[in-house]
Amino acid sequence: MKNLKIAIQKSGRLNEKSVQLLKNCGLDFENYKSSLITRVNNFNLEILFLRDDDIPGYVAQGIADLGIVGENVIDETQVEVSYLQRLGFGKCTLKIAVSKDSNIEQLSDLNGKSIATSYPVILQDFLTSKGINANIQEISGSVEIAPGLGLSDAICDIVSTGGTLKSNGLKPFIDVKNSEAILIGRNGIAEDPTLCELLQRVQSVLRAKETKYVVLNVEKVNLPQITELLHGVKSPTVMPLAEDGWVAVHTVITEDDFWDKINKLKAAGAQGIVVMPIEKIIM
Ligand SMILES: Nc1ncnc2c1ncn2[C@@H]1O[C@H](COP(=O)(O)OP(=O)(O)OP(=O)(O)O)[C@@H](O)[C@H]1O
Ligand SMILES: O=P(O)(O)OC[C@H]1O[C@H](OP(=O)(O)OP(=O)(O)O)[C@H](O)[C@@H]1O
Ligand SMILES: [Mg+2]
Repeated sequence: MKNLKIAIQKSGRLNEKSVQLLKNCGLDFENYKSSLITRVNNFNLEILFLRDDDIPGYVAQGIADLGIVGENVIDETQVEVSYLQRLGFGKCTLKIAVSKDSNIEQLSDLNGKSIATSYPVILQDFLTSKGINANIQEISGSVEIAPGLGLSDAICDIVSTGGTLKSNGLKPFIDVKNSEAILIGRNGIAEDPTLCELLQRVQSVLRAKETKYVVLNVEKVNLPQITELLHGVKSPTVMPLAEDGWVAVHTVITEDDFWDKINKLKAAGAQGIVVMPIEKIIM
């Protein structure tokens, strides 16, 4: 069978998590050192290590079958690719930001102003949709420096913690687009059996990340309340403890209602609660 090719970022914000995701899927390969292409030893897959900006284009042209890249880069490149799976990492927001003492206070104040960005396509779409006529200054990086140097009145760049904005005397003004890493595929890849196998592995890893394995002890008399609280789960496993009248309950809960559930379980008499990470969940 022919190997599929997946393009991931060579180095940068998405590299480590992309590599980790593929490794968690049970794939055995060497991370990027100097060779820009590597074979996975135990799966029909080759990994290409690329600049992230080039990944959507490689996939759209079918040179790579798959890619892992930020949604912001996909939108900016404006090529046709299929979204196969949102990956939950590389989360950030493309924002317009202004100097902390700027008098730009509402969207219409951007009319006639200049905005520095590495995302001219996304920014122009946004401004057009809001009926704003601003002058876009395209620069390739260190965008946050522009207003301080007098190059622009505002910037549009990626924000995560907001630390870079703050240390450059800027404040967020408006959100343009949320983004996260996405597994993308070329046209016609969706039915490929190797992709289906890989996607199943990826989804089992993502599902497991969202959930915790919980074991707790409870007196048998309190068991109905505990199982009621765990109603989202198909059927918790209940096992007798050596001590008479006590049982251990094993179950899986999502990260989202983790703390909420834990406190209610404690209030219902649960003791010795142990919470463990899960590696994979196969449905
Ligand atoms: N501060 C951040 N927090 C979270 N995700 C981010 C952050 N900055 C960028 N990202 C996401 O990670 C992607 C890669 O960011 P990075 O800064 O490594 O890009 P780059 O410098 O263009 O890399 P390359 O050398 O591959 O072109 C971005 O396109 C975005 O989706
Ligand atoms: O809100 P924060 O958490 O401070 O993150 C935002 C910064 O992160 C990204 O740059 P990065 O550090 O990846 O460097 P780069 O400009 O070389 O891509 C982005 O371009 C911002 O500058
Ligand atoms: Mg890049």
